[in-house]
Amino acid sequence: MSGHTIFALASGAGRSGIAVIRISGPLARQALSALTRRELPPPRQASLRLLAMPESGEMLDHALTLWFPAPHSFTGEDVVELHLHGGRAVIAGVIEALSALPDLRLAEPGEFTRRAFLAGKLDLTEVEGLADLIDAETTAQRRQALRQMDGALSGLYEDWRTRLIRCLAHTEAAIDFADEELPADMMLAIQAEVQGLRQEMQAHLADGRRGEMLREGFRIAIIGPPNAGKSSLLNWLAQRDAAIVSEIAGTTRDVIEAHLDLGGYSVLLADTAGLRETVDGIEAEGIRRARNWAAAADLQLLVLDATQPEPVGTVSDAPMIRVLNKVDLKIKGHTCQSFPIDAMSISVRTGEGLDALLQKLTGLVAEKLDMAGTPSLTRERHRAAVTLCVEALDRFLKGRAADLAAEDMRVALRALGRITGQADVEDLLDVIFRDFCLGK
Ligand SMILES: Nc1nc2c(ncn2[C@@H]2O[C@H](COP(=O)(O)OP(=O)(O)OP(=O)(O)O)[C@@H](O)[C@H]2O)c(=O)[nH]1
Ligand SMILES: [K+]
Ligand SMILES: [Mg+2]
Repeated sequence: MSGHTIFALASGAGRSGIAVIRISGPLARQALSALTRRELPPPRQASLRLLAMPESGEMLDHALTLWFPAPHSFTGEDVVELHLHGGRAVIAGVIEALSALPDLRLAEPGEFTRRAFLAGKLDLTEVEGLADLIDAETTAQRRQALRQMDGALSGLYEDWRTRLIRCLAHTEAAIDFADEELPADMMLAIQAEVQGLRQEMQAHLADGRRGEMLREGFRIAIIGPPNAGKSSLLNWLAQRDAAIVSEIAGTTRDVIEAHLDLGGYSVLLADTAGLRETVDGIEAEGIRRARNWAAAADLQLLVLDATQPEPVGTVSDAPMIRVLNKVDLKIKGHTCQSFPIDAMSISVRTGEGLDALLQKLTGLVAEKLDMAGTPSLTRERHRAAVTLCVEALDRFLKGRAADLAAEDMRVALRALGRITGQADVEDLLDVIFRDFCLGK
């Protein structure tokens, strides 16, 4: 299929207990024989073999070898896995031995997965799920990636595609056999089916970017007046000294980002410059950056100083949690009218209220990113394609002439097909012939 036999280190770089080298392609079996100077091990059974340089016989390692004959392998081709002792010289020696074999070459990035896709082992959303799984840093990211890799999104899009193909087949029939008798209520039935599909797609799109936020990280902006303790709070949440804290108002200028794992969800937290009127050009630039970051955030964490009532204008419509910091300094019984009543009282200095705040943040993120129910789209690419599809269905539903309507449907199908990476002509023909026995 792809001609060349490729190989690469499949495990991480550097020394490790075990390293795995994967070989895929028509010459994989010869490569294994050349390195072991023995017959092939039984398929899919771990077999201990001495590996040596094919030319010189120089010993390389005692390795566990695995042999996956096509098509029952990750790529669909003949695949060999060599589980080596993960020393640098061992890995280098085996790579050198493989490079010396004729018609074998190092794989390009992603080439094994690309071959798996071309062999139909994975569709595009499953490929993306696999990439996300490798990148997953939190429990929720891992769950979502596994779900997508196992075909949850493919299943959803494939179901829509099958239903659309059926609608298109019926619409095509209306064109092809315009002079023959078609069931009178057929177009009405198609319209109803398309209407239903459109609603499902709309619901899929209106998920509050759940899947994307989960994958990319939920963005929380810490904002507030100067010296309220924003940087102190970031450092506490990030559990490290990420931002400079000082008693001088206007300390923070650049946006300082920190990654958090809140209840298994990935969060990107940002500390920002205190918001105030200023003539200092650098501070003003910091405030501009603070507003920009906060405007794109999924949640704003407004920090106010309990001893210094200072109202701050809103930055965006994103939900907001308000906290009153430095309650350790507040005079007992003294309340201030200008403070929001729903604010949580905290003191980064004494630790008061911080656990409650953390719980509240975790709960809010979990609520926004909850994965129950139908699978969420996880990429802008999916969102753009489903949107295109819905727009085409909207045109279809305007009740245009049958040939225009069929074209709308084809545009909708192509948009969906692009998500999973499928061509749709063959199965379209199949359905036309299966669903219609009009005697032709
Ligand atoms: N008493 C008391 N002091 C605090 C508390 N939190 C922070 N501080 C102090 O308040 C001062 C300002 O803290 P920062 O964290 O730098 O405040 P900021 O909001 O980041 O300030 P800018 O970056 O300048 O806008 C520092 O001296 C902190 O030590 C608190 O809970 N209680
Ligand atoms: K400060
Ligand atoms: Mg600061």
